[in-house]
Amino acid sequence: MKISIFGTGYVGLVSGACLADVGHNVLCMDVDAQKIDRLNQGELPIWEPGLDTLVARNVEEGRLSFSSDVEHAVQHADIQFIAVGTPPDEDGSADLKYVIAVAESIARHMDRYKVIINKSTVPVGTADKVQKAVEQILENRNAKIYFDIVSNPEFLKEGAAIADFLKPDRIIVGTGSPRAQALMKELYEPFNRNHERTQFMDVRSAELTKYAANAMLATKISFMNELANLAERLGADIEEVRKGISSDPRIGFHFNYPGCGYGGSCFPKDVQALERTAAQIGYDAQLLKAVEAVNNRQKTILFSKLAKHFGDAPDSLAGKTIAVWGLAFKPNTDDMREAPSRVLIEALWEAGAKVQAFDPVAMNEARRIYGMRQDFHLAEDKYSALNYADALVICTEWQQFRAPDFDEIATRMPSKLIIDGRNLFQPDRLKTLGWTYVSIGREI
Ligand SMILES: NC(=O)c1ccc[n+]([C@@H]2O[C@H](COP(=O)([O-])OP(=O)(O)OC[C@H]3O[C@@H](n4cnc5c(N)ncnc54)[C@H](O)[C@@H]3O)[C@@H](O)[C@H]2O)c1
Ligand SMILES: O=c1ccn([C@@H]2O[C@H](COP(=O)(O)OP(=O)(O)O[C@H]3O[C@H](CO)[C@@H](O)[C@H](O)[C@H]3O)[C@@H](O)[C@H]2O)c(=O)[nH]1
Repeated sequence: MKISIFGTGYVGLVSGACLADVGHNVLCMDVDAQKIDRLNQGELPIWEPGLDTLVARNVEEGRLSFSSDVEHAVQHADIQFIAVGTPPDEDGSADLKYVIAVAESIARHMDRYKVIINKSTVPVGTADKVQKAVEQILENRNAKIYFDIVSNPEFLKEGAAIADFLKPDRIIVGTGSPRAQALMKELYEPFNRNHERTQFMDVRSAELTKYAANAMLATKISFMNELANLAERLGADIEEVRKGISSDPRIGFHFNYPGCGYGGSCFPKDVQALERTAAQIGYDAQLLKAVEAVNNRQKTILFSKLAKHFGDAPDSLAGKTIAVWGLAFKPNTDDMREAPSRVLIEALWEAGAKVQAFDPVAMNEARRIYGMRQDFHLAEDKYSALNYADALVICTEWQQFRAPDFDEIATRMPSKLIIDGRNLFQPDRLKTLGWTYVSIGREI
């Protein structure tokens, strides 16, 4: 099938490459001409495991192409995906201007039936807005062309995006049109060989399903972080508690890790947007507000623990050098959007401390965000980040941080102080080795 995808970011590029890989003919379009030029030269704008080879193979075999020409993208296919960003507006609700802009572009250039599929995360009611925007332009053009709007939210995770797309837990399709339903069934047929994963529903339920999933996952994390903060005040160990509750299959072992707060481009903005949707219809979404508030507080916890160690006076961290391991919001990505590391680093600078950081892949991203600064050094490797540091803070649980050489750390950082935002080590073992080890929810 021929497919056009508007927006060649995480979702657009991964979806495009995976849909091409099963045999569809995909054109990825983006208004960012530089991004398209880079892609046409074989360079990827994002770091995602396996994506480079997947893109290269499908480009070479002629199933995947890139363009910044809107008209060409509209003409290319009857199946038109919208996969542009929906960032928070000033009041936290999802800003739909990019989604509507794509819908209008499609309406301006379409000359035959189109199914317009919204893959961006959008509030309930967006499909109606897209429908109206397209109708308005067609009316102005005096064109009578039939089209369908479908909601098909995306559930991939960064760092595991290809596996998530190729083997999805479910494919949610919201439509009231039998014609669109038949096209969507055919489009996703290759992903349903093992068992049927597609769930058809009405458009509004599909739109809400995406927010419900992210809000539920964010709630689990904030709940565990709340419990962790309680555990450390009560002399309990949250890791024991986590395993204790997770063995109940109704609770489960997944996504129960306490830490230094959730980040990324999805949870923070989606919890906030759902809360705004509720407010707009006069409903006070108390649980969502609490999930967000707990997370915002959790993101400051590493700084608080560090400041507490150094005596809590306003200038206690001034002149100190702090090593930071992990800048990305989670492992296997270079994405630093809403990363807990940023809250820590910015607070350290505010307090007059210097930061020496290392991340296996997010160094360029950190350079892009913060530029060159006297108080920010990006180290060659994890051990060099420790030289002359007063403490090490771990923000991201990259594999290579899980079993470090503690002797090497101690040689470079005689203070022997680790603040661990991801509970990577056994507190008893580190204590025996003479370390001051502060982690989440299990102070001993
Ligand atoms: N990143 C994820 O892991 C993820 C997962 C599931 C859902 N989502 C949702 O998917 C949507 C896209 O997220 P993303 O992370 O891929 O965003 P992104 O910022 O990585 O990419 C968006 C792209 O859209 C392009 N764009 C903007 N206006 C355009 C237009 N008029 N025509 C064509 N291209 C245009 C931008 O230039 C950019 O390249 C968001 O709603 C997000 O919440 C993201
Ligand atoms: O037990 C856990 C699990 C995750 N996190 C944190 O939660 C954040 C988000 O992690 P994850 O969900 O793995 O990453 P995303 O790529 O943001 O993916 C989420 O957001 C996407 C965009 O909407 C959805 O498509 C995915 O299904 C959803 O998992 C990260 O900061 C993690 O460190 C924890 O603190 N504890």
